[in-house]
Amino acid sequence: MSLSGASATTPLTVALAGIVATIAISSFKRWTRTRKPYAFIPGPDPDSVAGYLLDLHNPDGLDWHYSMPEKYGHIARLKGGLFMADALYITDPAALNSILIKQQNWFPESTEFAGRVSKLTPLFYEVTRQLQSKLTAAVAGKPPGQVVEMLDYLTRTTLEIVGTAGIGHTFNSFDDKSKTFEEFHGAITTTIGRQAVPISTIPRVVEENETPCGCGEPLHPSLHFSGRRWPRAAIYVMRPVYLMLYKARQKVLEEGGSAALAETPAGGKDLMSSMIQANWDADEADKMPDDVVLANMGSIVHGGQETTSSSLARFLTIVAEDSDLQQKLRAELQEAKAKKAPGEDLDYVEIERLPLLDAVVREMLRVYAPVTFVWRQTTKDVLVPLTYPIRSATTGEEIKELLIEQGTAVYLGLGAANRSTAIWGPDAAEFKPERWLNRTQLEAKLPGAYSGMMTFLSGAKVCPGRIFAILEMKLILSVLLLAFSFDPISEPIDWQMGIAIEPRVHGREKEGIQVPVCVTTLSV
Ligand code: HEM
Repeated sequence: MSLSGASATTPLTVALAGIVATIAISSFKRWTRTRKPYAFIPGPDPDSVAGYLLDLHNPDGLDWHYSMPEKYGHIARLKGGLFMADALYITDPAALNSILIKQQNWFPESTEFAGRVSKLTPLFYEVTRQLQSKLTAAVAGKPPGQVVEMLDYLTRTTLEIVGTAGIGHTFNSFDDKSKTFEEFHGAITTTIGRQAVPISTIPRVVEENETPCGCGEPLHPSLHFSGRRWPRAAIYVMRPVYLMLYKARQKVLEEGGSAALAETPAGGKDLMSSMIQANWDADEADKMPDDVVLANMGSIVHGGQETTSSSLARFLTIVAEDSDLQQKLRAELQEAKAKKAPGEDLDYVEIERLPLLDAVVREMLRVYAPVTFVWRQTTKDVLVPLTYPIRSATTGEEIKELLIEQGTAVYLGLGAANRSTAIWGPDAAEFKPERWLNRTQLEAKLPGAYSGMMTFLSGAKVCPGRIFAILEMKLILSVLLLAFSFDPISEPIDWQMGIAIEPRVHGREKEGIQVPVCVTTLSV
């Protein structure tokens, strides 16, 4: 029955199937056209059907990022795979300027704080002296060139600095048994370590979820962000600390007014106390809501810790490899110190004005930007101009303006833009501090807030901690270079992409992130 029925309806079935197929093909074509609006833009073929995401976040993918402008131009199409829309990878100066500055309202993100960085110099020194004595003790009585895992020391230093000078809180980071350091650092790294989440989204997640500290509703049982489950420990550990600090500052202000902040840890000079004080003094209409202040605390700690320790570790490997550069930097510092009274530290302006140290830090931040890329999503169709026109892969036409459609994910390649040969010249990927010593030759093409590089971004979302970070790094490096000399270990260090780029010893990757360096104390 079914066989004869089937055979009787065959022509009809075939006709119907033909109609359905035609409709399906034409809808599929329309769907692909609308879903793939950037098909004319050259870009890499993804390694998997999942599309570009695995390549974009691949820890071993630094070269994938850095080679993007050279291989595909300054706007590249990122193919979305089976179920995902295409995205764009952008390193074009005019497009970056448009996205980050001119039309930033349509590429949202935000939270901000203002710093009074020069006043923080004594706090930076206080913490850095602790680092110096710990390191001195670690190599004391041992032969010169003692191998020391420096990343751990630098991590402790940067967390302690961002704690004291950023939010007025000590993690007792130099105490090897400090539970608060272990817990908090663990929480930071589990939150951002491998999860490739934009830095500034974390505090919002922290903020949106209460903790069982007696100050709000219990933590949401299934905390998700971007399809990932957030480690609950991170939220449990961080949130109570921020809330406790905030409430303590408010209590001080309520009981003793602004002047009483001087009695709080860090003498009330930390960025957060300044912000809470400014908020306290502001007219009611201008006050920041509590949750914004709290979110800013999270941003400061997250934004300021791994980025800075990763950069400092990079610096040490550079000077360890290049003894000539190391000696020149030391000589510059010794000359500046010789002008000071014995035991007196270089101040903010003096540290800022050391030309070679400045050039090395700038070049390091350009070539080895700790944040490889940031992510944005358009909230409406936006037309962006291009410095380097795209040659359409389909028509060969030259495209000088690109329509980025609403909802498109755009990835701004900070590290790649910093190494584009079109922008920086044929030696763009080389570490050459001298390019900053003769600054008149450098014409800023990128809209980056710091020396025309994208390392700290620009526009409303520029890193508010950049001056803090640069002073912090220069100060730590100046103290270290005057007290110790550094030599490389025999194995090379490999760098992989995390939220900040992460070092591992070649062949010893299983030991985890580390930067062992041979350290010798210098006789003063
Ligand atoms: C070498 C060191 C640093 C680098 C390369 C760096 C880079 C960046 C970048 C690229 C962003 C933008 C992220 C995005 O929009 O998704 C950012 C945001 C931020 N950074 Fe930094 N940063 C550094 C150090 C610091 C320090 C020391 C602090 C604090 C004292 C800090 C505080 C922040 C904050 C609060 C944000 C979030 C701003 C917002 O959400 O609007 N950063 N940083």
